[in-house]
Amino acid sequence: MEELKEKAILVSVILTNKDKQTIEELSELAKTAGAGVVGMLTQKRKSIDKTYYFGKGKLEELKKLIEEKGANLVIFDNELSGSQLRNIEKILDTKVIDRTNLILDIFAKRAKTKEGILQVKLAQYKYSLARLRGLGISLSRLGGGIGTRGPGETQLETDIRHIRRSIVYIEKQIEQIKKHRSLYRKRRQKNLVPIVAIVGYTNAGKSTLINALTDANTYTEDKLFATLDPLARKLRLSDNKNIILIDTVGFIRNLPHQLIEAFKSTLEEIKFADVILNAVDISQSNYEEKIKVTEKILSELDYLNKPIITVYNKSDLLDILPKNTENEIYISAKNKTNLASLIAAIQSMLKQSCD
Ligand SMILES: Nc1nc2c(ncn2[C@@H]2O[C@H](COP(=O)(O)OP(=O)(O)OP(=O)(O)O)[C@@H](O)[C@H]2O)c(=O)[nH]1
Repeated sequence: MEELKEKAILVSVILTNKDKQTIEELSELAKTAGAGVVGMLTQKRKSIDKTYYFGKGKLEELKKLIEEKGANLVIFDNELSGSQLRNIEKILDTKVIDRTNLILDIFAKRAKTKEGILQVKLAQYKYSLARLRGLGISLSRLGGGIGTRGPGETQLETDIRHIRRSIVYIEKQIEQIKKHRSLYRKRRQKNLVPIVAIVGYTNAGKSTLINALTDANTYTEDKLFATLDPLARKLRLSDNKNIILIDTVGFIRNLPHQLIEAFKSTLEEIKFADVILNAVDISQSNYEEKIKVTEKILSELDYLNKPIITVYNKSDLLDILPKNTENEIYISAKNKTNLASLIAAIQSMLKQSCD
């Protein structure tokens, strides 16, 4: 039976100079999470309202829209504090989440390896902790419960203590996994197999490309974040030499801060790459902006000094195919077009970096 979709209304409070395109991205994210978008509401404001995030009049308008559209979920593009969430929920009488919560949810669904799952759990706990702290001491004291709570401890304090303990436990597990991973990496380096990392904005087609090149069955889907962990695949080149292709998690602008650590850790593998392929969905009008987001993240991680080939993917959707250059290749991963040119470019880059 098909899962019943949640009907979502998206809300974006546009502060001065804020990028207007983010509500479209939020809409993509909501669909990725499995929600149906039934309405959108935006408001321009100079500042954030501490209690309700935006104006109370606008909240009433939102309440009407919810009734009109039969919505049962409201997603805010902006990050809300614990008390703002609670105040808004009270007025709307509908589930309210923010962009961070939405992204965490998508990551939770998509995590595949043990480390990925743990990293997302950790980020979720940190998010909940910040939200609970934000609620402050306003919740009623529940008294001492046997075995679970200390005398006079509030439910809130119990929850916070439980979350803190879980965070420490998960961090220890992640540390163990990292040790294992560095052992694997050392073994790979010993074999001197060149590493090619595929990076790029989410949905650019990285998994499809790695499949097309290696015929591996990496999970692909027309939703954001199909890849949450680096996945390594071997590719034999025409000169019988092997390379290792590494798929990485899709980049996104304004990643919630709770996820930055998780994200960076899954990108650690790029540090050991000999060549980086920056996959770009050329069919999107804002592809140049997405290249900038990718480059910004690579530069923050100090990886921009590595040889990079920009791989313009989905060129089957273009009317005219532009000419390749040494470090710009136009392909269609889906139709397996121009893959030979891409492999030749990788070989030539590897040769240059060895010379
Ligand atoms: N038209 C067209 N669609 C493509 C091409 N390559 C990939 N796609 C589609 O784009 C969507 C995203 O592809 P993925 O390979 O999952 O993208 P990704 O970059 O790995 O995504 P994340 O894991 O979210 O970062 C899928 O629906 C693919 O079928 C292509 O060359 N042409």
